[in-house]
This record gives sequence, structure tokens and C-alpha cells, in this order.
Amino acid sequence: MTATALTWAGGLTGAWLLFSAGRVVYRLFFHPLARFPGPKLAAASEWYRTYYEVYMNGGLVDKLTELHRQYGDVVRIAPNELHFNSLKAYSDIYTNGTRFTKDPRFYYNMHQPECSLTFMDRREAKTRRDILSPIFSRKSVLALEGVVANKVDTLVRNVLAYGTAGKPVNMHRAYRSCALDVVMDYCFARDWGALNSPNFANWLVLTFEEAFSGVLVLINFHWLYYVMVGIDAVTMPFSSAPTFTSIWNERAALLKQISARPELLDHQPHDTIYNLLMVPQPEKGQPVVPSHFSILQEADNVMAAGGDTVGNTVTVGTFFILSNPSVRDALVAELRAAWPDKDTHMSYEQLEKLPYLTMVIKESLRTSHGVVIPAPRVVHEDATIAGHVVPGGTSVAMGSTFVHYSTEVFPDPFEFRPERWTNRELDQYIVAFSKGPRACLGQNLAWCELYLVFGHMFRKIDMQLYDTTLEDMQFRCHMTPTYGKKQLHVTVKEHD
Ligand code: HEM
Repeated sequence: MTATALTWAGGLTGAWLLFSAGRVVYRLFFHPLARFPGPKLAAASEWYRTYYEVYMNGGLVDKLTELHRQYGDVVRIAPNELHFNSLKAYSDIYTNGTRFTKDPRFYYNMHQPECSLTFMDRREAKTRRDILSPIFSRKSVLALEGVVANKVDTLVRNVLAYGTAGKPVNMHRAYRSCALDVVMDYCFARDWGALNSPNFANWLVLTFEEAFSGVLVLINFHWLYYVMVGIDAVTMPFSSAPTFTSIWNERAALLKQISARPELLDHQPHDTIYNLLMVPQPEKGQPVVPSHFSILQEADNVMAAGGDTVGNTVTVGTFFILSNPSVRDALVAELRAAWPDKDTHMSYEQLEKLPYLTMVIKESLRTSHGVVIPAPRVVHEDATIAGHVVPGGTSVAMGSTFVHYSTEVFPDPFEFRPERWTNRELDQYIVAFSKGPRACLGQNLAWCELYLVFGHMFRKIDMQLYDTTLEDMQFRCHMTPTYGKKQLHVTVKEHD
């Protein structure tokens, strides 16, 4: 290197160091959030949050619990971000009437910017929700209940086969296979067949298992996405193994066919999301058909949103029911009394009327949390959240665990106690589906799945925990909770 080049390099490094030091001083003393409590390192740099999210492998939520104990109900967790811990704050941030929008730092970096989950513009988000809502309405779910019931029958049959063979079953994968098969059929009229894969180890179930643990890495180091796409493009021609890209390509080909021959939409076994997305609906704000890129992203989104979440809820619920004999006995007794002959049909609407089953499901949602990472929202103009005046431009959030473990409403929050739900006032504190204008769009479908899976599994199968302890249910806080490698295993035999 020549002397001139060295001088330039030294000068640029010096300028960068000076700029960085000035920025830290600004953030610590002059930034609009400087008056909020929290660790100085968090106020100085985004790397603090990244450290806990990525290097501590989904450890941010545990750290936030510690920080709230130290600093109170609001903590500055990054130069421009606040995290809250109070019931009032949750309602101020997320419920109806909020004007806050999704934070691009988080949602844009998922690299799916044109789907219901990630639209940041409120109008675009509302339009897409209005378009998709009919397929996820209670009416549609009841009309397509057979799709769900069919997968649940396969789940029960295939799980029982392990009992006949005298082998334990990986229930976490069995449940996630069921949820994936439901979403594939319900949204795309496609028989995916994950439930028929040996050991419930379908490649897509395994891929999601890996992908959910990696979401926070991708959000923090978003350039990695392009590396992954590049690797996929180079390796795909030499491999016959299916990937996300192959599903994308297959769907893209289907969209082309539908565009050329819209009558194909009438020849599916039942309506799918394409019936709603592939036609103009000006009255709902969709004057023209969205781009294929956007429709493909939506397809990926519902596929991801519907599998892991339902699977986690039934896994966690099953573990706690089996660990608490009094809960299991009460649930089985209720199901037997209402459904003496298990070979007769039992519908979603009949199961919904069972009070103990309903309380078990609510407790399972509370202890599995839905999306566990605090979902960040941007405050555009100065706003008051739980009595704190928050300057416009700030990113605010509150994770679902902070509601679900609040001792104010849930005494002994780490205990699995379905009876607590006899108090219907508590229903407002189930936030597994989030709340307000961006709450889960698929929650009617999710409730139907939860009733049918819990109802049929516990009426028809006698399960015992196999080599699974409370320790295996400890989760890391990635986007959804992710559990250890051992996973929930049970031994099974048929109930009479
Ligand atoms: C127990 C099951 C489920 C839970 C706990 C759950 C939870 C959630 C949560 C917490 C959100 C908000 C995420 C955020 O604010 O970033 C969400 C959004 C969403 N969920 Fe679910 N979900 C479940 C099942 C499903 C199913 C079965 C589907 C559809 C097949 C679905 C589709 C969606 C969609 C499309 C969104 C985006 C909504 C928007 O941003 O406007 N979910 N879900």
C-alpha cells in the first residue's frame, strides 16, 4: 500500500470513529428517548438487542424480563426502541383504534414485503385482510370443517399405528404435520401428505423447524437472504431435493396457468386463496389482480403462519395435560360423557360446547404464547402509552409472555390450570393471536383445529409421556417459541 493510500485509509477510519463516537454521545444524552431507563449499551447501539436475539440464541425475552425487574414497566432496548410490561401498554400498542404500524426493521427484513403479515402501510394491510377474510371467516371454516376433520382422522389413525408397533411417537412433529396438511388443503386444495411421512419427518416440516430458529438471524443480518437465494440457485440444478424455491416455482407455474385460464379456479375441490386473490375486487380496494410476486409471498406466508403455531399450541397443551393427571382425567371424563361412542361423528360445534375442553385450549394458548418475539410497531406522532409520552418515530413493543405470565391476572402463571378460565373476564388476556387490526387472520381456522385435535386425540387415544420432561418444554424466543432437540414423545394405546 502506498503512503497516500495509507493516509486515506487512516483518515477514513478516523472520520468513521469520530462519527460513531458522536452518534453514541447523541444517543445517550440528546436523543428523544434519552430520558427512558435501560442499559447504556442498549441506548448506544442496536448490537445490544442483536446480541440477545442472535448470539444468545433467542434470549431477548428472558433478558427483557430481567430488565423490567430492574428498570420498571418501560425499558429502552435499542437506541430507538422501547419495550413495555403492563396490561395497559399491551392494549395501547396493539388493540383496535391503534394507529401504529408494523416496524420495517423487523417486517421488511423478513424479505416477504408484499403479504398480509408484512404490509407496513395500513391501507394495503387492510385491503389484503378484507380480501382474504372471507376464506378465514367462521362461516367458511364451518363449511370446510371436513377438510380439518379429515386430517385429524389421519392424525389419530397414524399415531395409533405406533401403538400397534409398540413404538413411541414424536408428537411435536405429528401435530405440526397435521397443521401443515390442514393449511395446504384449506388454503390451496392440495393434499400435502406430511402425516403419511415416516416418523412424521416430512421435509417441509423439518425445513420449518430449522427456518423458525433462523428468522431472527435473517432479520438482524438481512443480507444473508441473498446468500441463501444464491446458494439455492447454484445448487438446485444439481439436486432433486425439494426446497422452498421449488414450491415457489411450482406455484408460480400454477398462477401462470390460472391467469391464462381463469376457469381453472372453478375446478378445484373447494375455493382457495387464489379464488380471492386472482380476481379484481375494486369494492375492497383491489382494482386489479395483485402481482404474482405478491400472491406467491401470501401463499408462503399462510403456509408458514398456519403450521408451526397450531403445532406448538397442541404440543405444549398435550405435555401439560399428560403431566397433570387430574387435568387429564377431567378432560377424558368430559369427553367420554359427551361422546360415549367414539366411532360416531363429533363436530367442531359440538366440541365447542364442552366447558373443560374449552378451558384446556385457552390454557394451552396462554402457555404456548403464539408469536413470542415482541412484535414491534412504529409510533408516527407523539403518543401516550400506559401513561408514558412516547415521541413520534419510536418503535414500541410488548411480548405476549409479558401478558400471559402477568401475576396481576394469572396467579402462579407457570402452573397449567385450566380452571382459571372459569372467570370469563380473563378471555381478554389471551393474546396468543395478538389483538386489534393486525391480529391473526387465521384464528377461526386455528380454533377449529384446536378443538378437533384436542377433542379427538384425548377421546380416542390414551397417551403417556415418553422420555419427555418439563425441561424439554423450555423454549427459546425466536419468532415463535422453539423447543429443544428432544421434542415431545408419547407412547399410545387406543381408548375404548
Ligand atoms: C394457534 C394458532 C395460531 C396462532 C397462535 C397465531 C398467532 C398469530 C399472531 C400472534 C399474529 C400476529 C403477528 C404479528 O403481529 O407480527 C398472526 C398473524 C397472522 N396469522 Fe396467525 N396464528 C395461528 C394460526 C394461524 C393460521 C391457521 C393461519 C392461516 C392459515 C394464520 C394466518 C395468519 C396471518 C395471515 C397473519 C397476518 C395478519 C396481519 O398481519 O394482518 N395464523 N398469527
